[in-house]
Amino acid sequence: MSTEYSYQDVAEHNTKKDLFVVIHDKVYDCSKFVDEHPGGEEVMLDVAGQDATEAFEDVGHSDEARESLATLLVGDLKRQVCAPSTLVCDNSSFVHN
Ligand code: HEM
Repeated sequence: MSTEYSYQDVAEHNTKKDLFVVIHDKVYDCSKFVDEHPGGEEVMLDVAGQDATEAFEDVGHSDEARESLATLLVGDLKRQVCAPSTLVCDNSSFVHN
């Protein structure tokens, strides 16, 4: 079974040396990749510890980029189901009933 991370777990890895991102509900450890990123480290630091799906897809990354992404996979995002009435609900982990 693969490791599951909550969005809060991922959020703790938000520095250059310890950098996790979420892309399409998968968790990636990009700590070692930041320096190699052809798009620069700045954009990676912007999404450190966050959901980077939109940023990643907006750029239109190549298949090669998706392959390097696959090598950085560390686990799945554990989605939290919130009741519709729940006010304290992180958008990124909201699941519609
Ligand atoms: C997290 C995993 C990521 C991986 C594995 C990755 C990988 C790559 C690779 C291999 C390239 C070279 C071009 C290509 O093959 O498409 C690239 C370019 C680029 N990436 Fe990423 N990327 C990641 C995240 C991001 C994020 C979150 C952004 C945010 C905007 C971003 C922005 C860019 C930009 C702007 C370029 C173009 C650089 C240029 O051609 O001057 N990347 N990336």
